[in-house]
Order: sequence, then structure tokens, then C-alpha cells
Amino acid sequence: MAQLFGSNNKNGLTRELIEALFPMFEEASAGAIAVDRESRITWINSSYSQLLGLKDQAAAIGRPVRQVIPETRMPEVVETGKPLLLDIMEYQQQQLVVTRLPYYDEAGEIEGAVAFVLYDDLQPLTPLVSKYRSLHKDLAAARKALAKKARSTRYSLGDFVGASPGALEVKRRARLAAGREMAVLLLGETGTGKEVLAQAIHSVSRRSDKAFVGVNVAAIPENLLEAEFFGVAPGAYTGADRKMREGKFQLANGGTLFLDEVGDMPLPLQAKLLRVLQEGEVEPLGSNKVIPVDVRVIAATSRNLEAMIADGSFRSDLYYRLNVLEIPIPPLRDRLADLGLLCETLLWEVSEGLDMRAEIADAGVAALASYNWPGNIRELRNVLERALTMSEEGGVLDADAIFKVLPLSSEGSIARAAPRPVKLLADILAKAEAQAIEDALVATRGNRTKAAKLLGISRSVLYEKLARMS
Ligand SMILES: Nc1ncnc2c1ncn2[C@@H]1O[C@H](COP(=O)(O)OP(=O)(O)OP(=O)(O)O)[C@@H](O)[C@H]1O
Repeated sequence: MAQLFGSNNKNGLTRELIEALFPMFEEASAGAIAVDRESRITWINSSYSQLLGLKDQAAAIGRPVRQVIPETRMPEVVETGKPLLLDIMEYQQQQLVVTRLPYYDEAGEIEGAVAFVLYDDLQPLTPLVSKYRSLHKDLAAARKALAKKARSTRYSLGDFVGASPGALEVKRRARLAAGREMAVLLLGETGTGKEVLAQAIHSVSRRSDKAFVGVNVAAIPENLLEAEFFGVAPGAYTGADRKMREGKFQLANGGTLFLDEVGDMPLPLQAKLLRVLQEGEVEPLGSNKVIPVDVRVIAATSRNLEAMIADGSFRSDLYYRLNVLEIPIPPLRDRLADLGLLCETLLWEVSEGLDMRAEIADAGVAALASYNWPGNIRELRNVLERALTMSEEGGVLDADAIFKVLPLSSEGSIARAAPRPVKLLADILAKAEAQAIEDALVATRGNRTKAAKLLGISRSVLYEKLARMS
């Protein structure tokens, strides 16, 4: 034991010690094997070679252990120097309990590893093994579900809130896009809901049970874009993974690929993207094989692609390929009629997170309408969140609460200096109606039939209105 913890050997078992203990371990085990620093087999006993079904025990010597036992973790022990005690190894439908230990030379360098099969008959360990198996199965199922969820959508069409003519037109086109397989181009400023809409289109399309993969072209360094899109073949360059790294196209196979900020794509990649869309196959980096892919592309941009085509920074052929159906999403300042609805939804979401109840008064909505929202709905959400956090116990957000948190930048505000007093909509409408009726009666010298005609209403409706006004 002195040697095990002696000053020359702080790291663990020496070769000498292993050799001394080996006969004991070997006898107690159902098989034993040793490998060198390169994970090549240096020794294997006959019980292990029988267990493995090796025809020629001697031929195994000198071979990489993975070639003989593909499931082995001995190379890992040699690499890390960490023993693996009581590990369950599945080998050709049998479960073996294996202990693997590294051993060291006198200088403390790893020289190799030894492994002992402690049980080949797991009968006595049945409860443990079945628990291991069921946990393993649960883990695999959870991983699969998680991966699927990560590639599934959060939004459906109902999440694109709005009832203004602009919002309704967006939804009409989105439904049209969902029912067909065409490429869609979403145009809109930042925060207008391009990603919400892309996910919504996917979730109503026939691809909804397949992956939705989003990629923001502007967020990826230019030199990594190609690998990110098309994948990397095993060992394509120094440092590349030994396994194939799938690109976004392969990940989205069968489903939808959302290309956000497509206007930021460099020209050489535009050419490659066009080829993939035309041919339906990708060629991973460093590979000479093509992989067929079936992907529906939804692209989005906040840039003016037509101007980019004119100045040569965007390919027109790619533009036409991506823009089979165009969905322009109006900025929030052009659909202020949706503010009330949006506030209701966003406040509900935000107040849930803050664990408080909140509403907004009409005057609060009118205050929001005085701003021109360069960050659109994302910014609206932030403003509401700030207003709620600043208000003492949530409650009803009034104009004051909103003005306290609205950004003061001049580009953002529309006539913020003197907000007009807010009146009840019903009062404003009643007044306008009375004025119109009065004007019509003056114009027709009191002839009610002609006045009704001028106003575009029936005589009986005019009589009803006059009765209410008197
Ligand atoms: N019509 C909408 N109804 C409800 N919430 C919306 C709507 N549009 C956007 N949002 C919300 O606004 C935020 C921004 O939306 P999204 O990320 O889809 O915008 P975007 O146009 O893709 O922005 P960017 O171009 O900056 O990526 C999200 O929190 C989203 O939930």
C-alpha cells in the first residue's frame, strides 16, 4: 500500500502494483484485459476472449481495443486518467459489469489501463439492471422530447394579435401561405412579429409535426455561415468533429426553415442558398456527397431588398425564389387601432410573469398612441413591463403611469409635448353624428327624406336618431 500513496506515485496505480494485484483480480473476475497508452490491447485473458467470442485470442494483441470491443470505454480512461468503476457495458445483447482503472509509470504518466469484468451473469443484479435500463429509456425519451420541443413552435395564428385592417390582411395572407407549399417572404421592421408569424404559418401547415428551425443570418459570423447552413463532413478540417455535424437544412428536413434577416446574407452564400433551393440537396463542408433535403423556407427581413438588388448587394434570382408570397407586416404606428387589443394580451402575459394583476385605462392606451414605436411590439411589451414594475401594486395603468416610462427620444414621440385631453369615444361619436345630421338638414332645407339619402341611412333610422337627440 505504501507504493500506492508513495511520493513517486500520487496519481494512482503503478504498473508494478497492477502486476502484483492482477492474479487476484483476474481470478475473481469473469474476464480481464489491458491496453497501452494508445489504447491497443497488450493482454487479454482466455475467459474474456471466450466471453467476447473471439476466435483467435492472440490476434487481438496489438489491435485498437475499440476494433475488438466497440462498446468499450477504455480509451476514455486512458485519455482522462479517471477510473470507471462498476460500469454496465452492453455487449452483443449481454450486460457486463466492468471496472476500468488507469495505471501509471514511475514518472506519474499514464501508461495504459486495465479492465475487469466483474459479472457476466447479471441475474443477482436484476433489480439494479432493470432500473438502469428503465432510467436509460426514460432519459432517451426525455432527450428526444426535449430536442423535438426545441425545434417546435411556440406561436400559432391566434398569437398574432390584431383586428385592424392591416393585421387582418397579414393573417389572411398567412393562412394562404400555410395551406400551400410556397416560399414566403415576411417584410417588416424589427419587433413587428415576423418570427411569431413564421412559427404560426408552420404550425398550421401540413409540416406542423416536423421541425421548425430558425436561423438569424445577422447573428452568425460570416465565416461560420456556410457550416451552420449546410453542415460539416466528419474530419473536414483540423479540429472538425469526428461525427457529421448537421446544418440547419438537415435539421429542418421535412419541416420549415426560418431565415431571419436574409438581407444580411453575404453574396457568395446567396449563390449557394439559391442552388440548394433549386436542387433540393445540400453538400456539407468538406464532403463530396450531396444530401437530399425537403425544406420549406420562410424568409424575413427588415431591409429593402429591392433597393439592395438595385445596388448589387442582393441577388434578384434569389429574391424571386424567396418571394413567392410576400407578407408585409405594418409597423405598430400604422395600426394604432390594435393598441388596446395588444395591451390586453401583453399585459396578461407580463403580469403573469410579475405575479400581479394589471389593466390599462383608455387614457393609458391613448398615451401609448402618442409614441411612434420604432421597436414596435417588442418595445410595447417592454414599456408595459416597465410601467407595471414602476406602479406600486399593478392595478390600472393610466396616462401618467405610461408617460413616466415612455422613451423621450424625439424620433420616438409624436407631439409628446402637449398630449391632447382624452374624451370618451362615445361622446365624440355622438357629437360628430349630431353635426352631420344638422349639416344634412341645412343642406336640404329640412327635407328629412333627402337628408337621410345624403347621410346614407334610411328615413326611419334618421327619425330614430332625431328622436334621441331631442
Ligand atoms: N402581432 C403580435 N401579437 C402579439 N405579440 C406580438 C406580435 N408581434 C410581435 N409580438 C411580440 O413581440 C416580440 C417580437 O416579435 P418577433 O420576434 O416575432 O419580431 P420580429 O419582427 O421577428 O423582430 P426582429 O426582426 O427584431 O427579429 C415577441 O415577444 C412577440 O411575442
